[in-house]
Amino acid sequence: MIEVKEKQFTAELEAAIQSVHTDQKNKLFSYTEKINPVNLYRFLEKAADLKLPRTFWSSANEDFQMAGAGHAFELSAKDSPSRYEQVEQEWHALLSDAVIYNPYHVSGTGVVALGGFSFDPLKPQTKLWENFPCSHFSIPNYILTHAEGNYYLTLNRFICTDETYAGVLEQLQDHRQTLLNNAENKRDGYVLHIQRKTEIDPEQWKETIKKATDVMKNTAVDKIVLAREVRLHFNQSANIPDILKRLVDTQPNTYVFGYEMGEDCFLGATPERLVKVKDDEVLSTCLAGTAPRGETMEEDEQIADNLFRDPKNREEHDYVVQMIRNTMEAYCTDVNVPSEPAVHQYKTLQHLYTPVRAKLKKNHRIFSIISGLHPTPALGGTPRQEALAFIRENELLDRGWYGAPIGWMDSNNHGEFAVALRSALIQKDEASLFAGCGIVEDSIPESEYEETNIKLMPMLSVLGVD
Ligand SMILES: C=C(O[C@@H]1C=C(C(=O)O)C=C[C@H]1O)C(=O)O
Ligand SMILES: [Mg+2]
Repeated sequence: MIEVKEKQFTAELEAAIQSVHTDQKNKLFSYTEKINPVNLYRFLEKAADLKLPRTFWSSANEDFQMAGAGHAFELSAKDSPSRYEQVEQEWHALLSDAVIYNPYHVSGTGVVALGGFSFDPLKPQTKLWENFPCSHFSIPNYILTHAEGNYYLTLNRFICTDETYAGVLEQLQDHRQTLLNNAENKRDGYVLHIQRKTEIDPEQWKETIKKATDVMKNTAVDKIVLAREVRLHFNQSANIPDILKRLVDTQPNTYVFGYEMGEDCFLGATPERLVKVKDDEVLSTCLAGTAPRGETMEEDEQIADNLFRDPKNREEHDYVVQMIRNTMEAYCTDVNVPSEPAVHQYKTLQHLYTPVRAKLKKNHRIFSIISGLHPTPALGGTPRQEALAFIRENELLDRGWYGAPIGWMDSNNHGEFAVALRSALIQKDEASLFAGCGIVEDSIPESEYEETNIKLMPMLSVLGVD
């Protein structure tokens, strides 16, 4: 830190400590500075050296990334029916006492909470997801934000009444120096490859699809999303920053996320935005309906055209559009939804895509919209309760955080959440991958199985399969 900045920092910290002592109340201290460029993945490597849990977010279509280290404060609702409200209340309580120095007005700097939810808190949790509660948010101790070509470092420290200025300062300065060091960590001979790949009961999964289509033929249920799991064993422990970097480098137009809890890390590259809020502007996305990419440009266009016209895929998509439109109308005005989807292309597949724009009504925030939207028929089904009941009873899987909202929000009420798809739960030298499909009455089990294979490809390719 150059000297003027250093003085500013120590003065702000001293004032914060003073305020904690005077009020006899623990408070969050947050300090943001602009810094020279730092490699985000090296920052994450250094965080591991310091034994700080890591968080990561990279936006699909903006020059915006955040890497987090440590949990300065954790928001975690225990009680599932009111988990959104609980997290939001804890968040506002934390902010109301926080001592914040941030002259930049850049989204994703300052007090930022990154985190997510489980897909279905009513489904019993298995050992697989034991480190991930039904909701968890972290205000990282250190956030490296890369926004529009600039780099910022935010230090967040929850200061307790018994702490001294000298003690806090020393720790912050030590960590800062290590995290920003920017030298490459030596990883001699690190080449990850998959030694064993186990698909969890694909035949049974196809049976479940058959059962779902039978239910749809005989009841008012129109769509049920069913997912399956693939378990991998590697030759060695997977390196998290390396996987995140490969996802960012190879999966354009996706949100790349990483969230570490204990020894586990849930990460992925998802094409699906759930909701973005910036001031009163709200964006959501309807994404459902899938086809592979073509080998040539002509073939690619032909496949896109067929996807656009295919009644089965259009049906899958339309349930999502109807539901998102209705939900947005409850929380927003000026809801704008194009009358037809577009086809969006990704590395290994194409999706039907309908963007939704709206204006947020007063007194609503991002969490109210999330609670209304999740799960959309892109991950649950239609009608929601019947589809969820079917999934709960028949799916051979604890989805954990797969298929659920994951994202961030800051103290200016800006934030963005994606749906955690195309993801993996990495557990040292093992991983579970997840992929699902929207099942409608006309679904053919074998074709849906093929569809999950193309959804699994991006993650498999960065984990060591060509
Ligand atoms: C369930 C997943 O994706 C969802 C299902 C889709 C489909 O069936 O066409 C497409 C996008 C998502 O709505 C997944 O990727 O695991
Ligand atoms: Mg589909």
